[in-house]
Amino acid sequence: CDRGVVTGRNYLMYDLNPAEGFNLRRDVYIRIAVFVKRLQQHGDWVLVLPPWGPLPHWKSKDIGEQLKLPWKKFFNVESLVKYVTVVELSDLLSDKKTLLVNQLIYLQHFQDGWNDEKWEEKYKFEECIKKPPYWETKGGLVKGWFWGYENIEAKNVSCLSFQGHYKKLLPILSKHSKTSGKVVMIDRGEIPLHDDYGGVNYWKARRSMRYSDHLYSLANQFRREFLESDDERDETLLPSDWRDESVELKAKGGNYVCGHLRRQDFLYGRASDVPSLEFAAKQLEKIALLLDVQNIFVASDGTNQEMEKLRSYLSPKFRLVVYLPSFETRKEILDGGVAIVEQIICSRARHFIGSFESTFSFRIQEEREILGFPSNSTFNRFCADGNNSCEQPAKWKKVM
Ligand SMILES: C[C@@H]1O[C@H](OP(=O)(O)OP(=O)(O)OC[C@H]2O[C@@H](n3cnc4c(=O)[nH]c(N)nc43)[C@H](O)[C@@H]2O)[C@@H](O)[C@H](O)[C@@H]1O
Repeated sequence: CDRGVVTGRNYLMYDLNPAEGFNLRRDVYIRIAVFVKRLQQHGDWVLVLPPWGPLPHWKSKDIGEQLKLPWKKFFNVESLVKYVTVVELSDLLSDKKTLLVNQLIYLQHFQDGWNDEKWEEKYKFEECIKKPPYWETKGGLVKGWFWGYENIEAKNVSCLSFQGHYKKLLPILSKHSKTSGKVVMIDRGEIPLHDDYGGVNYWKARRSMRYSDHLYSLANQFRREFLESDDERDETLLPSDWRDESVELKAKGGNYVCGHLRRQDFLYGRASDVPSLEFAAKQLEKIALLLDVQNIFVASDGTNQEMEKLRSYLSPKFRLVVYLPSFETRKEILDGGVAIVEQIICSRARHFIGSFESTFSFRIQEEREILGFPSNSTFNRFCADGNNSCEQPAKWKKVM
């Protein structure tokens, strides 16, 4: 692949608020990918993939530093390219030279916010409301965290108050199309909304986000070994190229149910929507009994002690299965890879129950939509204690 900035092309880099988790970042990728696809009608634009890490939820300390990770660690980059031209940041950085960002736009919400009745799309270059996380160099350029890379500098830094959809940025970006070799960076890329949420482009970009072959093979090996599950039996086979998927796909799923039990910060941030482990066990048992399956797979950011407690609440006729990779595997695939393996396993279960408003659960639900599961096996969530009929997640059906 090309290394360094290639003449004739323009590059769009982006970053997010550092506090955002992995699965919201995947959602922002879709927003940007759909936008760049649109931008390509105005010039030869390439989307630069921001390296992964460090992330607040990646807490393992025994497996080395989790930063500057390329997308190919987790995703199949060749598959992304079938939707929109992308390049890993590490490939854009030529060996010695400094990468110059020609325009750096730091997005911010309008200071006065908005009220529901008068929502309108608008943007305005204005004073920075909070000082952006950059500093000036002696040469009059600007540096920032920039994923830990020392050899990136920017000029023309400005704050843009923004409210609206990504396509609203089109006039600002497309004026660079007149020249080539330009690098533009948008920071706080989580602020603009999807241009085509739930539409055909949304789903194309989403479907292009296949995981790396290695993570699929680890998940498949685990399914075979512990859940008697594989894609042939479960009717969860996808064509190797996402563009060959059909709307008619029908999945049956493995002989297990999966629950995604979000713990940690959800225990206080979303206390009124998180079930106790005892009530979670009840909800899992109920569906396992109904479907006549013994295996209950649980994906969770909870502790091993919490999983043991969960196990103690299950009747002995059910078997709780969790993914506990070896140290070697964890060191290789890191916290991000472990989470993805669990997502793959859940996306192939006969039935799925997610955690309320967790983007980790949403990504599993999307995967199940792509595979063609019946909606009632996918769009479910755990209810908090004392509530047997809480409102269930919206059904975001795939559109092709
Ligand atoms: C309320 C918000 O919720 C958002 O979380 P939410 O959407 O669940 O989902 P994420 O944005 O992905 O952040 C949660 C992170 O926690 C880990 N995690 C969560 N569930 C599991 C699991 O089942 N297995 C494994 N292995 N890891 C898990 C994983 O690193 C994941 O990316 C947060 O990103 C925001 O910071 C904020 O806290």
